[in-house]
Amino acid sequence: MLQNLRLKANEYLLREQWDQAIQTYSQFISLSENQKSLTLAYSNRAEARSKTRDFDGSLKDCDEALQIENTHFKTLMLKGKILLNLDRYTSALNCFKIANLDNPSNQDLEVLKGYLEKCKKVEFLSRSGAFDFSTWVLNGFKGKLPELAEFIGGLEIKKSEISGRGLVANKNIDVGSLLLVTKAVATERGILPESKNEDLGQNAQMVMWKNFIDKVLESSENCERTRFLMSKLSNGENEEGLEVPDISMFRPESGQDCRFVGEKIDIAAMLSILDVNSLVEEMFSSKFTGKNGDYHGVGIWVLASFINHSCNPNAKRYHIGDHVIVHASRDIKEGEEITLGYFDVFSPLKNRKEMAKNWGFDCHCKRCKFEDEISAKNETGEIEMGYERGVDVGTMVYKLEESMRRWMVRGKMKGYLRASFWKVYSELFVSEKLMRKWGRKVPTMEVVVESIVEAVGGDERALRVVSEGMKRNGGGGVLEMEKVMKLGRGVYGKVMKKQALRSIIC
Ligand SMILES: C[S@@+](CC[C@H](N)C(=O)[O-])C[C@H]1O[C@@H](n2cnc3c(N)ncnc32)[C@H](O)[C@@H]1O
Repeated sequence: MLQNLRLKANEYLLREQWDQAIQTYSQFISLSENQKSLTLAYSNRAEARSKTRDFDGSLKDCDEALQIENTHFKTLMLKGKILLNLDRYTSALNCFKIANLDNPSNQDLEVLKGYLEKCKKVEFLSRSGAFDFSTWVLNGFKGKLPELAEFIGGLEIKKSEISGRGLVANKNIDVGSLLLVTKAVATERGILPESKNEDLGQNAQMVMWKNFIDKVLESSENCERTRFLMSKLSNGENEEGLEVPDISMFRPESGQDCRFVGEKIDIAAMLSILDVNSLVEEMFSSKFTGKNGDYHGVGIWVLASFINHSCNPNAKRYHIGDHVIVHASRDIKEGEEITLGYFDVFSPLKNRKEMAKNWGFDCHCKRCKFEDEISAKNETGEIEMGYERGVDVGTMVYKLEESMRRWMVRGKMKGYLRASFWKVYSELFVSEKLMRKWGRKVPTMEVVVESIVEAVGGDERALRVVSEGMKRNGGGGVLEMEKVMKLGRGVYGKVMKKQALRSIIC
């Protein structure tokens, strides 16, 4: 009977009928006492479980098999691959190293060598944050994606002055430095047609959202750690009362510390968490918009979900594959909270308030407070109205600069207001005709961009205006080039060599 069960289970495995294979191996395991056969049965059930994405169950089976035979090659390879997929690089490397002791055949040895190399690489990246996207960038964002691994820079989770908890720098961080790289719990991507038929567009969006929710639920059901970490996220209610978790639990190897066995998923709570924390993917560069303009991706990245919004953000994010990459978009001081722009911060206060409302909150950032105060005390209405009516941009910039002088607006605050009316500044700076008329009466483009970037961080649009201005002036000198490269690091991060950065900017 045991022989029959084993043959049947093996057949299911070969036919990729995973559920039947799991069931039949389970029967076999409950009856057999032969150690060698048990090793194989656990190992095979582990394989079937990994195919159904039940990684916790699969890892438990691997451990059962390894308890009987601690150098079992097939099991060690499977365990290593699962751990690698779960971003537990050091444990994965250990498995592959032990597998190497089992005298593998030549063919197996080749595969094993590949995994050993990959593990060493990602383990180093995860420790050092020394990512290098140069080849990918120089290839025009085509071909193999750059190697990525989870990484956490000099950060802590603390109570935020903005709302609930936030990520805070625990050292000075200079512009372009990587802050974190996190793999998604789940993502869903698709083409959302910008159809005239609104129902069609909304339908496609609903399908995408539903598929996304299913994927998140599946990932959470199959992995205790994911369930545990997801439960730490805000559902938008009573943020001030939320626990402040230690950042170490988000480190790749923290899987072993997770004690969450048996907890069931509360679907309503999960939906609120997704509502508050899901992000729409942003591509690396406008040159790399992901096939076409209708292409959209949504996902959830746990640690990145602790980053609050600010209209004067100091960080930027973009997505490559399933990873989100967050870097400093300007210099950050120790103790400063890391913030992202959830929406376009190059917009006037009124528009930003609407966008924050769509996100479900009233923005509590410094810039909004300042702009609220200044518009309460002064006549900003005329400027805003001019903006909406599309008054001559030269007149608008001149008026705003004159008003800031009268209102005694200084330092970063100037950058805040200039960023609010970026649209008119940029239109003025790119028009040779308008600049001939207004050039002497308004500050230079370099001064304006520098003040904006200092206040709200690097931005691709500002970078473009500066690099085009430089081209118009014959390419600029070494000093100008250095400034543009610094601006570029604020936009893309320190993830590529100079030559690659230059290829995107120029
Ligand atoms: C992705 S979570 C950010 C982390 C959150 N503070 C926490 O404790 O988990 C997004 C939520 O944080 C709050 N939030 C983020 N930025 C904010 C801001 N500038 N002003 C007010 N609330 C903000 C809002 O409740 C928003 O729905």
